[in-house]
Amino acid sequence: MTIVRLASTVASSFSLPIEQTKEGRQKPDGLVFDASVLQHRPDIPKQFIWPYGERPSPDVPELPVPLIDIGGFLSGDPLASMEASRLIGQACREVGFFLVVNHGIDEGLISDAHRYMDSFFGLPLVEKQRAQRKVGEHCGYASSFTGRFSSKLPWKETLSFQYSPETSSSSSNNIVEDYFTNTMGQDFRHSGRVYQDYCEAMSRLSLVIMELLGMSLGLDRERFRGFFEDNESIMRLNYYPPCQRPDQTLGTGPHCDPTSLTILHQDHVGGLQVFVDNEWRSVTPNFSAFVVNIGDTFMALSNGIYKSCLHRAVVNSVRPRKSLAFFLCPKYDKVVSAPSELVDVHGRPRIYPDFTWTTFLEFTQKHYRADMNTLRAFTNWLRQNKPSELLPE
Ligand SMILES: C=C1C[C@]23C[C@H]1CC[C@H]2[C@]1(C)CCC[C@@](C)(C(=O)O)[C@H]1[C@@H]3C(=O)O
Ligand SMILES: O=C(O)CCC(=O)C(=O)O
Ligand SMILES: [Fe+2]
Repeated sequence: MTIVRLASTVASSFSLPIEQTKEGRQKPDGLVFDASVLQHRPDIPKQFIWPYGERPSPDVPELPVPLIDIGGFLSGDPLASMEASRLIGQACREVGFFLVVNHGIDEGLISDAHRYMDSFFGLPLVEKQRAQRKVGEHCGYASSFTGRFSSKLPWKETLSFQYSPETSSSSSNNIVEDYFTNTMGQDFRHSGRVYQDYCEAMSRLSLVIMELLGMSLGLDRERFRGFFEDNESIMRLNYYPPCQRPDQTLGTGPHCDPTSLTILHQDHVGGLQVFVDNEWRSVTPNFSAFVVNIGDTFMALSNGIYKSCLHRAVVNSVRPRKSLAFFLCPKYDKVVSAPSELVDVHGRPRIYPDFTWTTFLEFTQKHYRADMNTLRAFTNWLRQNKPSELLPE
């Protein structure tokens, strides 16, 4: 990615101190990185170089991620359902990550979703910028997050958009298809349809997983499913261009997802790493499996019984890598509060204050770069900035 100044940015912008917002975040200065050009340079811009202690190690051992076959549960087999619920509970207590197979999602749809990523991210930068993410918003196209952070920039481009299931049986919504045609034009109607179908499949799968998670915590299978039935989720396409210094940068920095549940599909290239037992472990690609992990919001919903898990993505110098991440999120104004059955059992008090996803998402987009402490930082921020939202502890 070379540094291409937009016409509106004066040449001196580099020499000026990067203006910071009161939260210490870089104000957008019009800098844009273009992946299609930088790869011909021998080095990478300093903003992408991560501190020595945070750089990827050359070869990390593979993580034997628990593999959950949900075929029996989907066909209503009671014994298979109990086994799937037990295995998911064990995985969430031990790692916070698991693989789901026999999920029933058409492999052709998954392949189309990958293929249309190649089409979109292969466009000239100026075309992709028609979907440019606006400051403070989480949807749109972002190239290396230059407008958000001033250092430790992730080596990736992303396209993120909203998804919510149709509101009633009479009306089917085309929220994703409309996003693509409104943002990129009629030529993108078919790819918008593919991502609309993909998000609908992801939403259905996430509700199935929510049933299993509820059962694994001794709750009725409808408890969490009902909470997320009218989800307002985020679909994110991650595109990691090849990097000539893959040892100096990261595709996505270490973090726990602030969302509730992530259903990720990575391509054949590999690069997802999970921090388990104090070391980074790689998650080997498996095209017929989805990688599922608990996020911070579900950690709060489970009253900390299940933990959101630290993970990151590394890049390579040979080929691009792609991943599709569906982030399940509750309807914005719903209050996230652990069910009473999970409070004060085994001496476990209510750990987190009640909050809404609207407020937590705003925190990650405007005030804090999500990392491994996002939920704790958010709780502190709530106390200082939104005391009225805090119910008495
Ligand atoms: C709510 C979200 C914020 C991020 C996208 C979703 C869930 C994961 C978050 C993120 C990927 C965690 C690492 C840092 C981040 C800035 C990124 O690298 O993209 C995060 C996303 C974001 O804030 O855009
Ligand atoms: O690309 C990957 O494998 C991980 C991406 C990720 O963790 C995220 O987008 O939250
Ligand atoms: Fe993540």
